[in-house]
Amino acid sequence: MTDTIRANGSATPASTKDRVLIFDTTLRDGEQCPGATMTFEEKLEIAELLDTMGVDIIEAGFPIASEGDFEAVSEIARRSKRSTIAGLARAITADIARAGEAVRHAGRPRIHTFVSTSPIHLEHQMRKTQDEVLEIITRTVAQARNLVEDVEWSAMDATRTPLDYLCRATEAAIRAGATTINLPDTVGYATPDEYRMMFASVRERVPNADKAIFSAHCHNDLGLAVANSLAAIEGGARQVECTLNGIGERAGNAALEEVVMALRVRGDVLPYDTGIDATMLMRASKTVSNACSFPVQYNKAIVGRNAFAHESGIHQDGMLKNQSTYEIMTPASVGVTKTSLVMGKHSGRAAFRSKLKEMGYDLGDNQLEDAFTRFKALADRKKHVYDEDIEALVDDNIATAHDRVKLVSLTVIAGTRGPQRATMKLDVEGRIVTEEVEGNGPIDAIFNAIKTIVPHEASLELYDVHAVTEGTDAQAEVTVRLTHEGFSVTGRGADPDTLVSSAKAYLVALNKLMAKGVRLHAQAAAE
Ligand SMILES: CC(=O)SCCNC(=O)CCNC(=O)[C@H](O)C(C)(C)COP(=O)(O)OP(=O)(O)OC[C@H]1O[C@@H](n2cnc3c(N)ncnc32)[C@H](O)[C@@H]1OP(=O)(O)O
Ligand SMILES: CC(C)C(=O)C(=O)O
Ligand SMILES: [Mg+2]
Repeated sequence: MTDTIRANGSATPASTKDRVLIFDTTLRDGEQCPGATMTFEEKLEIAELLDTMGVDIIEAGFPIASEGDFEAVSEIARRSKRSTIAGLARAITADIARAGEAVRHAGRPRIHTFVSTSPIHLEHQMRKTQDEVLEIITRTVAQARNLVEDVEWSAMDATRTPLDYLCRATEAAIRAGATTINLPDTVGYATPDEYRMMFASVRERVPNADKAIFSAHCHNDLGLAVANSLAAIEGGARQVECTLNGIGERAGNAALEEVVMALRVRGDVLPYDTGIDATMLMRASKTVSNACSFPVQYNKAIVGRNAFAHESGIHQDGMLKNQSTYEIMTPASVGVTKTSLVMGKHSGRAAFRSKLKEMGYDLGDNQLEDAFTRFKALADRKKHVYDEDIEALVDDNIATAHDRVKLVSLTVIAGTRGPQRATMKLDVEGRIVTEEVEGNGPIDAIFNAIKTIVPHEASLELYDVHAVTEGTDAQAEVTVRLTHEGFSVTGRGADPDTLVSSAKAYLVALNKLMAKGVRLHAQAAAE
């Protein structure tokens, strides 16, 4: 692996892009966030995805933590194809031995051992002196290096550690055999400039710094995890530790998808490559979200459901003219099917017109203006305006107001002596057309008459009658649904005569189909 990677990139941008290794810790630090525990099978599924999408190092777990973690790390190690598999270990002999045992079946095994270096941690958690910790680093890194070639050492709470001591600890770890040095912002305290400077200074001051790859591991307590990771790269880090959806201890870790896409989209100022197949990001995000039952926030960068959705009219207008007006990457580049223009109170005419077209409506300017006014009034009252709302709004208020085919008169001969016969007179775009047609029952005769006058291939999907008032003179309401060319429309007609209601309902549906641009031609000659 290392022959294709420049282990120690310089802080100044190179002419060709340097490679930044992606170290995914979704299964370790990610799982540390409360409630995110994943099952053995879920971990295997996620690890396989990470391996396929080109993650360089998968931190599969903390083997000493539990039997389950040990089993998961071992199985992931056995199944790994391309990725290096790391197991975490404290600076404790038993932890390192257990991690070594878990990763040993991997094609590329790594032991990741860590110890605190900051005064706060040394005093209150480790209860050790700086010299004692230096001795621990030397001993435990050497132990790990005896088990595997690839050893990562982390200075826990590096960003609250005095630079002098951080340099001494780093030098000791490299001398003992560490091949990767991770300087984590364990508590999410650093600012980008500080973090960049810390890497640049340590790499400059530690005499054997060129023997290791430097790594960033950032937490999001101040919302700076991704910014800090990018700053670390500018300071010379060539490995970034991150998680899918940014899950992790407390406010989480740097989000893998954000780091990867920042490097890809802003390659002009951050000339670094990763080996990640970004088109798998959305799928990976969903898999992790499902596994740990953590919803992805709607406005999450890259993988949130609004990341490629536009609601405001000015943006939608720009997007319809050219996607680059309001999108800096294509949805396809991260595995999202398409941009969505969401119709709401902030939408304008351009998006409304485009939405109607997409729904199959072909309205004139006045009709469109009419519908747009009604749409705005609806959107003011309703949080979500669905396609069905727009359809109803257009169907009920526009299509029917501009009927191209109107009922003039209808006479039906029915009774026990068939066949039943309907004599229908229609106004077809100003021409009066009459036909007398038979049918298998009066309704069939009526619908056949309409089909004879206005030939079409729409099929009848639903015919439903119910009384809307009581008594023998009850108003009958008929519902007819027609489908044609993938469009489905519903027409309603009410009249004390059920047969007339049926004719009206059918004609309402037929007019709606025509308003959607379906071509229907009146055949018979005008009277
Ligand atoms: C910044 C990070 O993300 S670090 C990783 C954090 N992740 C986890 O802790 C998840 C898994 N952890 C666990 O399952 C458990 O904490 C275990 C199995 C590791 C340890 O369990 P226990 O033996 O019961 O110890 P407990 O968790 O109560 O305390 C941690 C001990 O480790 C010590 N410790 C913490 N970090 C280190 C380290 N890097 N090296 C050596 N010792 C350490 C603490 O000082 C404490 O020791 P003490 O009991 O002598 O005071
Ligand atoms: C174990 C280390 C790398 C860690 O997760 C941290 O410091 O945040
Ligand atoms: Mg961490």
